[in-house]
Amino acid sequence: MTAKQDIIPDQDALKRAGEEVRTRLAADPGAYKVDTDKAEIFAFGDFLTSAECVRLCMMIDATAKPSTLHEQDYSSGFRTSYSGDLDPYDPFVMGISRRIDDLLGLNPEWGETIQGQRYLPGQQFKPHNDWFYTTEKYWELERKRGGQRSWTAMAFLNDVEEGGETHFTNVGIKIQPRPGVLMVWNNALPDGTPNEDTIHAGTPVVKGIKYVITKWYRTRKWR
Ligand SMILES: O=C(O)CCC(=O)C(=O)O
Ligand SMILES: [Fe+2]
Repeated sequence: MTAKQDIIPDQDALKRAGEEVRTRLAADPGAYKVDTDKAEIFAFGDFLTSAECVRLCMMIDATAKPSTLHEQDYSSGFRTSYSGDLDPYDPFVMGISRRIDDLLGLNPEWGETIQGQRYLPGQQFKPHNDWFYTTEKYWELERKRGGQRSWTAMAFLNDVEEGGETHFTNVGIKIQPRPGVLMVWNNALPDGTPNEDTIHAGTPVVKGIKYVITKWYRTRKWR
């Protein structure tokens, strides 16, 4: 061996999760694949009914607090939305969560608690990757509670009058919020290394309010 091989934490598990979901979605006629070679991004129309969307928005209103991040706090302006975990023992939330597990075919134990998020005009989530930087201090904790993130599932719950798109800045696509649409993407490349091109933002809401739910999957049992 000429060069020292870097160890990529959870690489094998990321590779396997990529393969499993890729195969499953290829056989799903409801999966629309975004046309790019840079990342595996899929959309599903009408994943949630309008009644489910309304109910989830109400739950978010009841639980949302200023969002936190590992690296920056709310006051830094990086993630200015309000967010909060939905009650994982609520039967309605459990049903939605299980549907996302089934759609992807991932082990339910790897899924984090669904998080709800609300953006008012001017609020945003600046460009970021959902996968963890394993050289950062927070990795010590994340490594022990499930490891690296594999897939992200995010559903839009309402129409936004202006702004609030999900912008994959390297891929060069902006997805406009539409109620009930579920977006799904692989945070890793097929070889199991984190994909830099999954960098994305929630662009500032200009007019209206934006509500989303997000579920992130780890490579091992979460918590
Ligand atoms: O709100 C969005 O469009 C993006 C949200 C997001 O990136 C996240 O929750 O990780
Ligand atoms: Fe994200």
